[in-house]
Amino acid sequence: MINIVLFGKPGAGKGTQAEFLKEKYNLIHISTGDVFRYNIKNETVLGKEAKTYIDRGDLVPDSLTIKMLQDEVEKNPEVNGFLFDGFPRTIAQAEALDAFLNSKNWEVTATIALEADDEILVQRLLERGKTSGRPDDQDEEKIRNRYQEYNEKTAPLIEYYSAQQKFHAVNGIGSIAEITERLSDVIEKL
Ligand SMILES: Nc1ncnc2c1ncn2[C@@H]1O[C@H](COP(=O)(O)OP(=O)(O)O)[C@@H](O)[C@H]1O
Repeated sequence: MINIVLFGKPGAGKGTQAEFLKEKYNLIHISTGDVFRYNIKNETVLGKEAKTYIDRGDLVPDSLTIKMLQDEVEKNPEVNGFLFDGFPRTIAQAEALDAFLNSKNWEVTATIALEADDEILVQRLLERGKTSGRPDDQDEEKIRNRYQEYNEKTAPLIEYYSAQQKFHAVNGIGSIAEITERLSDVIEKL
């Protein structure tokens, strides 16, 4: 069992890299952002509740997000491991993830961060917003709000996982293939 948390600011390339890593290491990819967007599109109860937060660029409340994540894990009982993308994003979520995985005798194997400069990322998101149809990518105010949420609520996880000797960072600037290589180097040494 290998459980990887893919970590990084909005636009850092987590989703892009997850597509390659899940194939390469036979992992189940769980993107909380994708699950929320799927629920919004299908107008589920969860989707309606999450939409108000996501459209503003705020994080969705922990209780809702943690429950959803657990449901996604439970859908996949027989697996080689998980690739968590966009979760955890708060200390409370990280603690809930540890407790939940421990209850199954599993654990987070490593957290790997894709690092990139804020200004490059804001430009990437605005570019993505032209084609993605995501309202949270189309407005610079909302994008800046997502970075503020990241700095306040998500950045403390670096310390959280470093204290457990589980935090690794790779340079997130380069070609997609180069970055997959960097991530693979970390995974293969685990
Ligand atoms: N773990 C989470 N906790 C709270 N909200 C989340 C979480 N994951 C995703 N969201 C919500 O979904 C939005 C989009 O998520 P995602 O596609 O992962 O974004 P990004 O491209 O910003 O990394 C976030 O801005 C947030 O509102």
